[in-house]
Amino acid sequence: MTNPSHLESLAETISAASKVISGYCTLEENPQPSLGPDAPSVVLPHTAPEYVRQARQQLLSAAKEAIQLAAEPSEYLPMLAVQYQYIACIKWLAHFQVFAAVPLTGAVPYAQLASICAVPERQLQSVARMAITSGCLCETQPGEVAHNAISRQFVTLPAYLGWVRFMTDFYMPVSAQMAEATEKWGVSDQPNETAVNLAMNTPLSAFAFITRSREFNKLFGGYMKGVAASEGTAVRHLLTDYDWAQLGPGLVVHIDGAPGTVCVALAEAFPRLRFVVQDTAEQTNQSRSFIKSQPEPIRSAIEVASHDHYSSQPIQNANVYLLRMVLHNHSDANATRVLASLVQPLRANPAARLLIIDTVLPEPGQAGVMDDALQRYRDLTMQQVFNTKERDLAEFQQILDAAGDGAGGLVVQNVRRSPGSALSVIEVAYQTYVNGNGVTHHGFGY
Ligand SMILES: C[S@@+](CC[C@H](N)C(=O)[O-])C[C@H]1O[C@@H](n2cnc3c(N)ncnc32)[C@H](O)[C@@H]1O
Repeated sequence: MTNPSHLESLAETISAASKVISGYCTLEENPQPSLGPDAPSVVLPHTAPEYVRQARQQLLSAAKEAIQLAAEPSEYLPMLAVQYQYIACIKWLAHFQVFAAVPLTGAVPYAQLASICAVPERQLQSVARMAITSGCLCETQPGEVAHNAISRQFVTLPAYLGWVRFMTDFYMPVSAQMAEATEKWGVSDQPNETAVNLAMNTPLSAFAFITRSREFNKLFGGYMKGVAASEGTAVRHLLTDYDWAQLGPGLVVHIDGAPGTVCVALAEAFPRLRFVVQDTAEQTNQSRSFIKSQPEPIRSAIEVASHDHYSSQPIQNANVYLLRMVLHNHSDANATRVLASLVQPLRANPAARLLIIDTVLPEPGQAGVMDDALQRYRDLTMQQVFNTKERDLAEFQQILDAAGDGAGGLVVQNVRRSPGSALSVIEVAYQTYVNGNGVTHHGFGY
């Protein structure tokens, strides 16, 4: 018997993973995945066993790769065109408030929907039918459009509409200037020599530009809320990606931790822990009000303090220092300065840990294509917007090495990422050099 082709192996993965997912849904009496009007809002709950969530990741990647293998090379560009049209359609539907006008249950004829939204009926039909091929909206019968779980979230989670606008009005024009930015500045780590400067015609860094623009500042707020609500960056992954319970009544310092949602989630799950949220003076004012609005005992478990992350760490006795989605905002030189500020407390207490929670880029070919693409789009976004990057494990180790103090260094102890999470938890400790030799780096497969 001949070995199965790669396409057949992918099909087998798809079949096996689908059986795991469907079997789990049947066993738990959850609805099967669907794009219809009664589709479940969650395909797999986060309480599903890891092997089931892993099967979902395998299915996503195998299905994407199988499509790539089955398509003709000459279909590559038309298939790319489909992708940008999807984004244009979602923008159009959001712009004319079509999502809000479709009833949350039941269907509405195109003619009626067009009249409510004051848009041409034929155009609405074209746009909606294109969006339906992306999985967003559905037709319960020809000519009658209804929400499904994907489109309904634009109504129930308005932050996603902010994300759509930020994607179309900021990220898309910025990414279109990537080649021109490289042409103009080549290798640069300056925050004001990016595609943002060309696309938005500004001399400011993206951060300063967004902060000073009323429109983009508002959109950015919605975008960040949407990101926090999305599966890949949901805070709940952090609850299971580290053994918090073993800290007992430990102290956790979340550096650059505004607004404080991460510490609130941890405090709810691990009531014995105590927290300090550190951020800039400006951000800590907002964080204080947010923490004050929490019920007891959460608010008494969390302190808020202003602290510049380049200065020496004032809290020397924490069990855990958290840096979540911070280092990717910084060049290697500045990320090293942030890490160096933590060497002293980590050295003083060898049991203390630094947890870096960020994207860890996989080695090429190590992750499934879907997962790989989702990680790499983040890397490109950081380059285009901030002249920074997401890092692979070797690049993390380089900045950790550079932050060492001569007597020892920061060493990766463990890397963990639960299925569906975009962020890995890199556990780091201080290790003293032995006989003047460098510290040993563990070889973590990823
Ligand atoms: C991407 S957010 C971090 C997200 C947060 N860690 C989380 O897990 O949701 C970056 C944060 O860094 C803060 N920040 C920027 N520069 C800083 C500095 N020099 N010192 C302390 N915080 C700073 C910002 O105010 C912002 O809250």
